[in-house]
Amino acid sequence: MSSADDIDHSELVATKAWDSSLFKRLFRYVRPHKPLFFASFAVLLLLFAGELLGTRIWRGAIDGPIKDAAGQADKSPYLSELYLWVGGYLALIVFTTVLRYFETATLTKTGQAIVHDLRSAVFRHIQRLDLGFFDKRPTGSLVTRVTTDIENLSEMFTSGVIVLLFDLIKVVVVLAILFTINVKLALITVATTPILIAVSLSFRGGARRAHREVRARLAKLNGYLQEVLNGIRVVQVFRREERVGQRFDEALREYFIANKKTIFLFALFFPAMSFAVYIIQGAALWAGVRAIVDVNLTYGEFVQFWLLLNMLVRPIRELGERYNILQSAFASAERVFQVLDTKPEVVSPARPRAIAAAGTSPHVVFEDVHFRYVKDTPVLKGVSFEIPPGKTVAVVGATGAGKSTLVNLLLRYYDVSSGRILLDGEDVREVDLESMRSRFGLVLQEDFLFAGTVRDNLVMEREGVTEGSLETALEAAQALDLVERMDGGLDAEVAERGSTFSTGERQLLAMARALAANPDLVILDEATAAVDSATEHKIERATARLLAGRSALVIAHRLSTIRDADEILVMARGEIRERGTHAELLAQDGLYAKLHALQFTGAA
Ligand SMILES: Nc1ncnc2c1ncn2[C@@H]1O[C@H](COP(=O)(O)OP(=O)(O)OP(=O)(O)O)[C@@H](O)[C@H]1O
Repeated sequence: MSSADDIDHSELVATKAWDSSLFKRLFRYVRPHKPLFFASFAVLLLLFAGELLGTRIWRGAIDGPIKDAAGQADKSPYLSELYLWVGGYLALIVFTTVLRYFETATLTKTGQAIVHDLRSAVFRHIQRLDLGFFDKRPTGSLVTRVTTDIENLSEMFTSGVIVLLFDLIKVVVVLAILFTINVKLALITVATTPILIAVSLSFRGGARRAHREVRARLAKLNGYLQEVLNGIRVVQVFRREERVGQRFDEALREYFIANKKTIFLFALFFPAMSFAVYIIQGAALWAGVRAIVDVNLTYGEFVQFWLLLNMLVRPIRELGERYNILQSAFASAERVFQVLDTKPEVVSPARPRAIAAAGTSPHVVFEDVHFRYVKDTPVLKGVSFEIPPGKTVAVVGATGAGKSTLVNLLLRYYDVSSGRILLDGEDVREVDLESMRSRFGLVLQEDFLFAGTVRDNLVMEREGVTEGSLETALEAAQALDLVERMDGGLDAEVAERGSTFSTGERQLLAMARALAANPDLVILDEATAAVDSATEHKIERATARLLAGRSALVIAHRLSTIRDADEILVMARGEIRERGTHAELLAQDGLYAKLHALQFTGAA
């Protein structure tokens, strides 16, 4: 987020006015809620019928009594007729008021039910996408897709499609009735409505552009906010608050300016709209009064005409707005489907090859592995090594050498660009992803703890993790006293991202989490953070228990782990430069000896 104009242009998807393939696809989400969808339609239909009936009652209530009273000395017959009309009108009002409740309730419910399904589908899909996808997408933009974009779609179903369709029906029916009342009056009215249609539709284009810009600026604002909140420690320690605040203000200002454009448009639009409506009403008044004087129209007919006219004007007035809702919903639908259409590249094969059942330490082989995250930037350049069953291979090397990448590939977060990784002789791309990963125990430097209880974080809903295995794991990971010290023990609440634990504690808990499922292969990225010597000893003992008898790939930073490893790989710039045991490598007096001297002589 640096320059003022670096908005994500994938946010600015332009769409057609009406995209039937998109609509068909959206309609698939309506299908399970069809009864609700049609109920909304039925309610709207009833309301419309009620409104029409209302105008007819007004006409009858005026013309009937006037006719009855004409030339009569006794006024009582016209009075009783008036009571009848007004009574009927009151009943109608009660009926439509109740319907109005159902109108909002069913329409909103329909929209929300559809949105619920769609949101759940999108979230499930995003979770299954591979890391390559997330590398390319800012989290903020994904959050916007799951929240705002899908909310827009809900509006499409509630105030968009159903209402628009209904408005069309309304216009046709009302126009037809207007012609039955008085053709001349109806013709004059119809002649003046194009002004209103023109104003309504001209607003459409400007509003759409302004609206799209508001959304893009909002996505940028969200992205920046998310980034800052995630990196709040860095912000604070580097005293970046002022600068970050300024950048946020900049993004906020852009958002404000974009919003101002829409405000300006609306400010202009509404008076223009009223002007067009007054013209129509004025024309109707002029022609109507003349028709009454010419005895071509009764007072009651004129009032009914007037009421119907307002019923006609409303949908036309809202035409532009409805059109915009549809447009913005289509744009949102496109963005949402973009995500849904992204297929995960790292998937299980259709016919996975069988691997040994859980309970045996696997044999891992990296065979001339090449890898790049982005085109033309090789990160691994022909890496070959093996982890025999039950053995520990430690990887050391300068930062950026490609150590974590080895882990990413073994876990199949990404697939190799060329070469192979074999698990018990089978290419990892040929075996079932889930059953393979379920045999792995992973401990990361800054392992992720979710909000919830300590127990939830350790069990992670894995089958086979029992109270008993949890206790053993905690003990082996030297984390038992840590948990016992906590208020509530295993049921203590973990703050979001486990931010209340120290790095050492988090690593011990992560080890317990890995141990609890008794993994066959351990992948350990040792924490580099300096810890006090008591914790250091705990971590050493926990590491020893974690690795004992298991195949293991360790990105090693601790001398104890490195010394005990069966083989050490020294990596530099994506290649293995040296390999051997601790003693062998020291004797070589090469890169490892230098690294060792630099890192450990003081500590050893
Ligand atoms: N998701 C990614 N997209 C693009 N490049 C990446 C990605 N992850 C890592 N890299 C690049 O790949 C190279 C190797 O990174 P890797 O994380 O494997 O190094 P490392 O040896 O584990 O370093 P460290 O000890 O600092 O963790 C680095 O140059 C890094 O910039």
